[in-house]
Amino acid sequence: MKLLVLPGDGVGPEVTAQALRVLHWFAEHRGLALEVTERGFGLVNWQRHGTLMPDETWDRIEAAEAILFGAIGSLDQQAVIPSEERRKGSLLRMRKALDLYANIRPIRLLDALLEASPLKPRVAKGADFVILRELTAGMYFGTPRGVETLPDGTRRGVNTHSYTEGEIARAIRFACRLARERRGHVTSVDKANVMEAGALWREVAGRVAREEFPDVTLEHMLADNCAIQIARDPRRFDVIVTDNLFGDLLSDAGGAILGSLGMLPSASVNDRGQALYEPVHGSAPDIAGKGVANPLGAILSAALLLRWTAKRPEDAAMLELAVDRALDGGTRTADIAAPGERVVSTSGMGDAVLHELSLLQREA
Ligand SMILES: NC(=O)C1=CN([C@@H]2O[C@H](COP(=O)(O)OP(=O)(O)OC[C@H]3O[C@@H](n4cnc5c(N)ncnc54)[C@H](O)[C@@H]3O)[C@@H](O)[C@H]2O)C=CC1
Ligand SMILES: CC(C)CC(=O)C(=O)O
Ligand SMILES: [Mg+2]
Repeated sequence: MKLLVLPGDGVGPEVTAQALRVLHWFAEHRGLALEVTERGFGLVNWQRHGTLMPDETWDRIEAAEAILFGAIGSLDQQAVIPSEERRKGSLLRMRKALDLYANIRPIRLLDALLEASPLKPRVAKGADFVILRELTAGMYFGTPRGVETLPDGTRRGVNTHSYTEGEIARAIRFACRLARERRGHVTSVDKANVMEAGALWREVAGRVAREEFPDVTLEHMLADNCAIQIARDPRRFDVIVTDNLFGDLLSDAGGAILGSLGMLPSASVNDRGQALYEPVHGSAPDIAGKGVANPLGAILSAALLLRWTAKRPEDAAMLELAVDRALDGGTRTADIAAPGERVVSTSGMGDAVLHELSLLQREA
């Protein structure tokens, strides 16, 4: 498997380093064919090349089968880099150009982390759902967009929320196929009560599910209510499918259930067999460079890579089990530690997962 690694900014390089160690372990011990190329992304490119996106890197991105991405974003960047340059080197450009429309964000609360969750155990125990976020349309991509100056000299910022029937239908199909492999239940989330694009989303979701997936149960839910239900009763969800903006917000809310955004992995895929794997969190400038970031979102993204791109479901399950066991054994980064628990560094968590992998390999 040819893997392009883009560690990016902030904690991105720290967490991707641990995910890479794990993938190299699978290459060494389980016969994973792995060919890694690493390139800069974000501020590092600006500093080294004077552009956020060298042509050579972009060519590699377009041709990649799988990308392991860290994170992008720094506050300095907003100030010093012209907006045209920022667009060239943005994560949104990559998602759009590769047509990575299906962003899969699994949220599973392990018993070992019940203490880290802000929810009561009787509410959160066993929560296990997936958010399928549409990733290439909606508010982040609609036109017109921009900031214009009005005749009175004040400015107006404009972003447009737009969805075609085709963009909605393919997201719903993806969610229904996912649900078939799980508990067969899809919650389609929109704001059909106030947005025309939301009403269309609801209509198309209903039609596609009814006509093409009669074995899947579909419910509709308004996005504001969904935010409440994720905190009130997360176990009621199996697959949530929603648009780009709501999916961004609701998946961070899902991260809160686990106590930290650092736990959440994601995969973004297109219909041409390309995929981008990244933790859900951003560059976390508040903790970057300290060696304290939780690498499990990145490591669990590597498990998704083993399952979907490498087509090695047994290795993916083995890695997920190694993570469960490391947590069961009490290994904690600061973000998920309860008072009194022993805290390890980013690489310490990587060590614990590798140790569990070695034990599992010996047991096999
Ligand atoms: N996919 C991406 O590359 C994303 C990039 N961003 C960018 O990241 C920058 C920072 O944004 P924020 O709103 O602060 O979001 P963030 O996700 O970077 O951080 C939110 C909170 O979660 C914590 N956190 C995040 N990852 C963690 C980890 N691995 N371990 C422990 N704690 C972790 C941070 O310390 C912070 O308190 C911005 O420039 C934003 O645009 C934000 C989200 C996603
Ligand atoms: C560029 C942003 C939309 C990234 C983000 O917040 C995310 O993907 O969750
Ligand atoms: Mg987000």
